[in-house]
Amino acid sequence: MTTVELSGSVLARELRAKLAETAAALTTAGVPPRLAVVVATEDESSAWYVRALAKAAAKTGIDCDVVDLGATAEPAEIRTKLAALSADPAVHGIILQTPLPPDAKAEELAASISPEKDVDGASPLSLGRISAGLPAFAPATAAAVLAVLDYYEVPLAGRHAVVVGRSTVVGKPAAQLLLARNATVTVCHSRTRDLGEQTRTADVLVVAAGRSRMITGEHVRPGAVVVDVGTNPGEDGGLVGDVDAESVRGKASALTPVPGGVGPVTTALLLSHTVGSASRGAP
Ligand SMILES: Nc1nc(=O)c2c([nH]1)NC[C@@H]1CN(c3ccc(C(=O)N[C@@H](CCC(=O)O)C(=O)O)cc3)C=[N+]21
Repeated sequence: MTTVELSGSVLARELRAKLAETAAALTTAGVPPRLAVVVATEDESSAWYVRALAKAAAKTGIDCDVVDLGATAEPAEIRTKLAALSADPAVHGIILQTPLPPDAKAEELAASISPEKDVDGASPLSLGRISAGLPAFAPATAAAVLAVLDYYEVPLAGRHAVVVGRSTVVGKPAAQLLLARNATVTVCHSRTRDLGEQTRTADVLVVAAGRSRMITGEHVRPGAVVVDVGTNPGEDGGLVGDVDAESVRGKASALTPVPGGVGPVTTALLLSHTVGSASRGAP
């Protein structure tokens, strides 16, 4: 079977072009869209994402403030900053980068992000609204998974979607979004007994476990659509997915590449949410 590559870069480019127009119109109307990125980590993957966001924002005509509190920031300091940004009328989107210092809990701190500015769907309110099928910004990475599947017209209703990974930023919200689209959803994680037995039943396999090349051809049912959310640092400084593309190629009907898959769409959607917040004030 030939495996089609589901490029995210193509979709991201389209999204950014549309965004640039809306951002320009908002700026003309006196509401320049502004994103605030709060950082309290020296994590390399986070640093890369922050640079990518700042660069894409600049190209799209969105203001981007990086607020670096340092890797030793106290939870109280982070909370105060999030509250101040929430109260600032010039700021339309707020993202709190993960990971965080050991004594800070992202899910707890995100409660200090005003829901209408919660463009990465991190607050318990946003996550609850998504679970309830109410409008809210979904975490950008989870939203990107659905955006790629929709762009390539992968049917979801009645299909079996298996999500590997249960993080608050990706696995759990992705499962909720798939469920809202009438997929039958199974969520697997580190304590799942026989992972292959589960993943081989997937029509759509979404992998967001954060472990390099953990999914191989053996885990994949012939013809399945595989979405690789992993962006792990490789030995040679490159980027490695959670899926072993070489061994899955020829077996899956379609696969998102890393790099150039879900990642660029994540960045574009985060900016899209920010522009949405600037134009409506709420999701
Ligand atoms: N609150 C929060 N939300 C996040 O969404 C979040 C976060 N914290 N912390 C850090 C990770 C990392 N992350 C990436 C997003 C896009 C690419 C991406 O676009 N990567 C490029 C390639 C990069 C390269 O070539 O080095 C690609 O996949 O094509 C990577 C990593 C979001 N994260």
